[in-house]
Amino acid sequence: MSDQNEQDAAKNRLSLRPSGGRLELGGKTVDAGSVRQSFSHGRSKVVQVEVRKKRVGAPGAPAPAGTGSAPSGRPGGPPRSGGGGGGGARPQAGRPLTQAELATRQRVLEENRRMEAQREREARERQALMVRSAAEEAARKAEEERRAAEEAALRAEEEARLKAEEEARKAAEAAAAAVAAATQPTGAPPAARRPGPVPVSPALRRPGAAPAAPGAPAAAAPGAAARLTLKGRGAEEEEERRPVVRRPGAPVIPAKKPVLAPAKKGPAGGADRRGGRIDVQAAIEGEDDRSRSLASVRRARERERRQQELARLRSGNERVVRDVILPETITVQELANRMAARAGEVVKALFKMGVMATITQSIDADTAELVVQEFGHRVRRVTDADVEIGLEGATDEEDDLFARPPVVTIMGHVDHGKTSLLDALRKTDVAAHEAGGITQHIGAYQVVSPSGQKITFIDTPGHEAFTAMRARGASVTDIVVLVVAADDGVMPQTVEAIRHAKAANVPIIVAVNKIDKPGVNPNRVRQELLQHEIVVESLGGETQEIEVSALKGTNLDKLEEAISLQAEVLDLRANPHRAGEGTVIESKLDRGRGPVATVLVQRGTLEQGDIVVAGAEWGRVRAMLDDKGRQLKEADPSLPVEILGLSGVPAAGEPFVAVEDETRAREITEYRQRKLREKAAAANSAARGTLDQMLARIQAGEQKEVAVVVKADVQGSAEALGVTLGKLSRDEVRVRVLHSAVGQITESDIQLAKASNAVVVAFNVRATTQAREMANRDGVEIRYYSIIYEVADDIEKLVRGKLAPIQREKFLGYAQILQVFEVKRLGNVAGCRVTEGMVRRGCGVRLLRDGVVIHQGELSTLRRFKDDVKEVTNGYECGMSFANYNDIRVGDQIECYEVETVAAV
Ligand SMILES: Nc1nc2c(ncn2[C@@H]2O[C@H](COP(=O)(O)OP(=O)(O)OP(=O)(O)O)[C@@H](O)[C@H]2O)c(=O)[nH]1
Repeated sequence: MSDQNEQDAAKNRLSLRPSGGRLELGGKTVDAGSVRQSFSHGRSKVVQVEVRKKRVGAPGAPAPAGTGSAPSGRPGGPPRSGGGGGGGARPQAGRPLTQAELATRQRVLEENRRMEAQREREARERQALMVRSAAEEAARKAEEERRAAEEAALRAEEEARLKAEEEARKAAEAAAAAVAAATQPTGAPPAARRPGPVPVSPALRRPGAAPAAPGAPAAAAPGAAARLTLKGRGAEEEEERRPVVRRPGAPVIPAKKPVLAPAKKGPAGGADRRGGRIDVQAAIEGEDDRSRSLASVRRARERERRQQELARLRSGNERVVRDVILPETITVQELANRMAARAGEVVKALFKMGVMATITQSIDADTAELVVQEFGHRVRRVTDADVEIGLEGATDEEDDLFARPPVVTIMGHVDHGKTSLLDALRKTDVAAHEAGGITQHIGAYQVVSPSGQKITFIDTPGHEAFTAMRARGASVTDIVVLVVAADDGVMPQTVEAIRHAKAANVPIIVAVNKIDKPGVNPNRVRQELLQHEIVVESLGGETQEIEVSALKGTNLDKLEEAISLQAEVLDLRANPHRAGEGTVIESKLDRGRGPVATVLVQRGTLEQGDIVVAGAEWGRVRAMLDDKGRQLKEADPSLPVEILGLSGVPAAGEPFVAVEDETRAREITEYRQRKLREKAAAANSAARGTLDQMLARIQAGEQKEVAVVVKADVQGSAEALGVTLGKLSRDEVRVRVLHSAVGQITESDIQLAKASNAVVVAFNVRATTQAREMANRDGVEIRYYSIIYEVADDIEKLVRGKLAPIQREKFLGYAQILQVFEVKRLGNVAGCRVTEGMVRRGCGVRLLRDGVVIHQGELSTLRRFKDDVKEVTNGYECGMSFANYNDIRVGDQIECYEVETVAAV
């Protein structure tokens, strides 16, 4: 538009100048400028002001806008274009405007009017916008203030509620009492009238809480109270009202005669509100307030909770550093639990470390440790073995120790009279019932000597197969009675017994037995013992020796005296006032009674009902029996007892201990069983090696084995069989006991034997019907025994039968190389003469040069006159070539031999 004006002005100027040459504005105007006008409704405009010398514009005129004769537009019109540059040309006075000029002028004026109108409209809109935004800003501020107030109030309320909960409960009780008293016509309860903030009783806040008496304003109509907002109340008052509001469902009790009066500000306001003083307007407004505050309260609560959570998480000080116990393996879920973290976070952490693991997957302790450190916790590594920590109990104080009977083990060579001696000592006869006439398992008994001295005897069998058990017997015993038959003297097992006793640092008492036999010489025994560093008292040594006769019962009292004396010297003491513990002497699976273990209490007192852990088994002691079959309620130190109630058959020699509860017992036995399984698996895999290795060994005939599954009546026998069979192993053939256990032969035993091509050794046990049928079907051999050396003999035969045959070399003859021919197809061929014996095709050959073997191999061809022959005898000539060997020379000698296999003896 301004361009248009300028153009018009320029046109005028150009049109005027040629006509008159008079510059009207340029000549008359002495001053010019612009003035901004402001109007009351916010509109403003800028006008051009021209001051002329000769004509003075009417005072107050908006602006001189031209001459009276010339239509210069309405006052206050837009400045002319180019006015700042010395004014524009005006049409000459007196000359009527042309039609074109008029039209232009009209158009310009129209334009100006339109623009003016638009500017005015814009200004109005701007003004309105400003007004509106100011209002909005004010509203927003108000809202923020309100929210801040609400939050502050909420916080205050929460704190107050937590702190005053106890107090409030008491106050509620008091209020209830007061309300009960205030149900008179006057009605207003003291609690409602009491000035100052009254803690809101939880009973009143809690939905469904028992309402106070009708008319009690404190409890009066929470719903109604919610709707009746006191006008002009502050944030605090509103807060007090809010808890009531947000607990819908509380019993609504209409207030009696609510007083419609404006509420007072101040602390009493809350009390007044509860008192039921409300006004109608507030009640009406309260509708909106209630619904709004419900939502806002919730929002505020949520916001606050989030902020607190964020603050807790962000602040390093409040971070909880935990001690995370890490076992050898742990599942991801369990690890997360121990760190109180989300399992997903743990999975994520593992993922970052390059470990893909699901929640249920187990990770090793090293990986888990990295995760724990990542989460900023402390690691405490534990091993499975830690479950046994503290099992052994505290060391006894000197004052707690009391004298205990000695535990004696009778040792000696086979048939020197151990059992007979024990029998004589305890006036019983076990030997008669023993299969094969030897003791098959350890028994333990306690006898009371004529002098009243208690002595516990452990009967260790004499056969060498029981060496292992004897060694164990020595470790639990205090004194060893070494039985040496006067007629037989010191025998190998006597020497072995001495070694075991010495190794266990247990004193020996020598019982020279069978002195009743005619012509025996006990002194010979004494002399023989000297060779084994046993110097008896009669020869000036320290070892007591008693000449006894188990058969006749001679000097048994002296033997007991000697034992008592030795016990005194040893000063044997134990603390009976603690949980019982000791060692399993023997165990078996009894058909009627289940697992039965003979245990020797070594410390403390074992009581019936105790929960015991024995080796890898545990159980509650259901019953306790002594060696005479009598039921006992408790067993003191050094007393051997049979215990019933174990979950399984513990291994002989395992320690047992009474523990505090089942959980502990389970924990320990689970760990021990796991260890046993691992050990067995390791032993198996070690024995097997890799499949390739095993195959290679078998193919090379390096190793063969006799696999055996042992089932025995008692643990001791099973163990003894293991030892016996182990000794039968030879370099080339090994005896491998795949499984050794107590009890009947079951199908699983047969399966095991079948899988390993093993033989089942049944010692005093029988197979179940199913197992027997299965064995017949699958061709598994079950061998039944009741005497241990029969087992040994049989297995030894089996071992011999499987021994690799011996390769024996048989000399055939010698041949002398007379000539060497080079044959294309065969390589070098030796023309020889047989000088000794014979040469046979396919036999083994050795090439001897100057009496030294330079090659050993096989003969590939044997010919006579181009014909292949089977053999060539002494004196004849023949052609011979070696397999894969060509370095033969004239003068070399060929030794021929054959390898024959003979059965091992
Ligand atoms: N004359 C005589 N014979 C005895 C005496 N003591 C044992 N015997 C006999 O010796 C044999 C072996 O006695 P056992 O008590 O079975 O010997 P053991 O040492 O227990 O034998 P194992 O259990 O096989 O180790 C039996 O025939 C007894 O009768 C004794 O004092 N005098």
